[in-house]
Amino acid sequence: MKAAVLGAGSWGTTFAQVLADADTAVTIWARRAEIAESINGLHMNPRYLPGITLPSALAATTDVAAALDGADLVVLSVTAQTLRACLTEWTPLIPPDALLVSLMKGIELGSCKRMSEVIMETAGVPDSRVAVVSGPNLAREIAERQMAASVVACTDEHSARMLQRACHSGYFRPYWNTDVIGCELGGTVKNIIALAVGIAVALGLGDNTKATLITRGLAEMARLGEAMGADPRTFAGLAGMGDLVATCSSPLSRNRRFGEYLGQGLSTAQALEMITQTAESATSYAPVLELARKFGAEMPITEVVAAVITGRLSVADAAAALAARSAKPEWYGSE
Ligand SMILES: NC(=O)c1ccc[n+]([C@@H]2O[C@H](COP(=O)([O-])OP(=O)(O)OC[C@H]3O[C@@H](n4cnc5c(N)ncnc54)[C@H](O)[C@@H]3O)[C@@H](O)[C@H]2O)c1
Ligand SMILES: O=P(O)(O)OC[C@H](O)CO
Repeated sequence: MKAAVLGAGSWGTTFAQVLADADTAVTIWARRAEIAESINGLHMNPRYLPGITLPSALAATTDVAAALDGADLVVLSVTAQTLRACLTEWTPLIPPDALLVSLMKGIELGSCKRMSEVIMETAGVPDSRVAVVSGPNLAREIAERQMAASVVACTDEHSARMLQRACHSGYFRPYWNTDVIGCELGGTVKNIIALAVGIAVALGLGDNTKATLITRGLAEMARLGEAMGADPRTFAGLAGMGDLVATCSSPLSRNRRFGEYLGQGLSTAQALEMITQTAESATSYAPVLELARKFGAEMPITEVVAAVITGRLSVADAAAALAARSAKPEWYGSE
């Protein structure tokens, strides 16, 4: 089994380490020469994972054709909004039977497509050749080889199991399922809810508020997911509740930190500048709301997050806007 990981950011580098530790031969493609040189020479990626020593078996290159040569697994770890352009360039170099794996947790602006849909459309491959990895996987903790679990999903069980074997290491335990839609929506919506929790943290609100946002955030995620055809059980699992809890609880989360900066009074542009890494909620809130409208799913927390990001609602008024909604029964439906 040979893997190419395309994208040497926090998660791409960490997942490449997981694959190498699971005895899968892996080459990582980095956009910047200094990152490839550092991984090859020092076994480090100080830009994204300072202080972490990567496996010596992990090879890096800036030559995407070299990385893709003979790859059985092509792991895509750029950002949701750059995937289509990158993959358009890379597609002619991808081996014909390779399994394409998305690590990304976002929805494409404009098309409202999930990452697996963008991959199928751009690379011209069937769903049996596209898998996703999603779960409570804060890169830094996994890079430190702290025990974690995740879900690898593909509509084709054989492909899901193959990917599971390729990334099962001593500290990383992947489960498989066939619910690609549920896993992708879980990974995307939890970022938006983590942003809301970040705002609450910055405002000094306590655990009741956080628990309310997490629980009602789960309801939003499940409501949209079920309307789009996901398996409801996914949202009670690692790619749903698991990732939501990890991201909303952790100061390591870029999406939660994004919310904290907004809560401290920074503008959206200033907050993104402070993060210096990808916070997918900053863009994915818009296509998620479009999907919510299309599929008739009520997503009040996402609506409030969108209003804050676009400057239509102040953070000071955000909690009140949620609390003032008309009283409802506690159920996942849109009644
Ligand atoms: N970091 C985590 O803990 C984590 C965990 C699970 C999933 N994810 C998801 O993985 C995806 C990648 O996140 P990350 O944490 O690695 O982000 P990051 O900001 O650390 O790295 C982003 C990577 O994308 C590359 N990139 C950006 N624009 C590009 C372009 N135009 N062409 C080529 N490459 C480009 C960058 O060079 C970098 O390698 C995101 O969708 C994120 O939500 C992240
Ligand atoms: O740092 P974040 O907010 O992008 O979250 C990272 C992972 O998705 C957590 O599972």
